[in-house]
Formats: sequence, structure tokens, C-alpha cells
Amino acid sequence: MSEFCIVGGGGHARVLLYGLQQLGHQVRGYTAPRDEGVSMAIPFLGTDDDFLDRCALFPEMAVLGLGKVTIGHQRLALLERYQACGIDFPVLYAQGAIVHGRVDSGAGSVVLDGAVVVTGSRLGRACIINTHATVDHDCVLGDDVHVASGATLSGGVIVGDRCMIGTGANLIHAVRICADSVIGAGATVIHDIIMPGTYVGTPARRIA
Ligand SMILES: CC(=O)SCCNC(=O)CCNC(=O)[C@H](O)C(C)(C)COP(=O)(O)OP(=O)(O)OC[C@H]1O[C@@H](n2cnc3c(N)ncnc32)[C@H](O)[C@@H]1OP(=O)(O)O
Repeated sequence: MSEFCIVGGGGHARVLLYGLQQLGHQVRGYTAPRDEGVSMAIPFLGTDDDFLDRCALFPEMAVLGLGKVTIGHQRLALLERYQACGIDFPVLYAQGAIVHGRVDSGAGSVVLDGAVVVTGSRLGRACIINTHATVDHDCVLGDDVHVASGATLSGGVIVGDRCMIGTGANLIHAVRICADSVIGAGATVIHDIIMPGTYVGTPARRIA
């Protein structure tokens, strides 16, 4: 059992709180731009600036509770800022996740309930494999990739840094998605995506 704090105070943070408690960990509190009140049910430890000014007083382990629905550098920047103050971000596999052997995951990555990550896959730092998503064998994900709830990456898919794979999207085997791409909810990707942008539909087409 370890003691953690949560960076972030929204819905994703509450999911991670539940996941940590299910695994028997202690959670000291959370940091966020403001006190979220009773919805978080754990102590508010202040803003990121407050916390990092006095981080020696707090747990040395954290999870990244900031959610992600688009591309952007914010999550990784936050992770690196905390790491620079000596805070570790262990990988979190929720009790209800299935993660095969021979899977590597970078600091701050989480695999949530019902999600499956299959043998030979690699997750970068700060990835979210959300509820009931599948990352099949031999996939390679960059840093800060969110595979949203129920999305499916077939075998050998490669996803670049900061991508957002929308809920229920399907990527066929061996496709490559370049960095900074958003795949819309329910899209089906059957060809490589080589230009950053937003892609929706079946087959997925660029809209922005
Ligand atoms: C636990 C969790 O909550 S995990 C988070 C889950 N969240 C997600 O998966 C979010 C995924 N995001 C989406 O699917 C979004 O709709 C996006 C990113 C693809 C597009 O968002 P925006 O850039 O705001 O586009 P916007 O809503 O203006 O739509 C633009 C056009 O694309 C269409 N469109 C948007 N999303 C989709 C989609 N998923 N599939 C098909 N068409 C779509 C719209 O109908 C609209 O068409 P129109 O111009 O003919 O009216």
C-alpha cells in the first residue's frame, strides 16, 4: 500500500481516486485550480503552485487526474513539472483492467476498469486507456495518448504523441496515426493518418 496525491479535481480524477482506493492505496488529497468541495471527498491540497511550493510535506507519488478530450501539451507539462520536484508517477492498472505480461507503460499512464492491453504493446508516458478500451497486441502509443472508453486499437497499431482516440472508435490492424491527431467518437480508421487533424466517420475522413 502506498500514499498518493491526485493532480486534478474533475471526473477523471474521481475515477482514479476510486481506482487507487480499490487497490488499497491511501490518497492524501488532490490539487486543482479550485476546491471542488464534496464531489472529491478528499482534502484539497491547493493549486499546483501551492502544492509544488511545499511538496516536501506531501506524498512522493501522484497520479495525473487531469482528463483529456483533445490534443495539447498541458498534461505532459504538468507531469514534468511535478517530476522536477521529485514526485513520481507510477503506472496505475485498475483492479478491473487486464494488462498482459510483456506490456511496457511509461510514467503516469493508467489503464482503467474493463480495459485490455495485450502482450507486446507499449504505452508512452501519461497515457489513458479508458474504461473498456482495447489496445491489442504489439501496439505502440506515444506520450499523452488517450484511448477513450470503448475504443479499439487492433494489433500493431501505432499512435503518435498527444493523440485523442474518441470513444467507440475502431482502428484496424497496423494503421499508423501521426502525432496530434484526434479521431472522433465512433470513427473507423482503415488507412494511415499522416497529417495532424480531426478525423470522423467510417471510413475516417479529415474535417479539420
Ligand atoms: C470517460 C470519457 O468521457 S472519455 C472522453 C470521450 N470523449 C470523446 O470521445 C470525444 C471525441 N470527440 C468527438 O467525437 C468530437 O465530436 C470531435 C473532436 C471529433 C469534433 O469536435 P469539434 O471539433 O467540436 O467538431 P463539431 O462538433 O463542431 O463538429 C463538426 C462536424 O463534424 C461532425 N462530427 C463531429 N464529431 C463527429 C463524430 N464523432 N462522428 C461523425 N461526425 C462528427 C459534426 O456533426 C459536424 O458536422 P456538420 O459540420 O456537418 O454539422
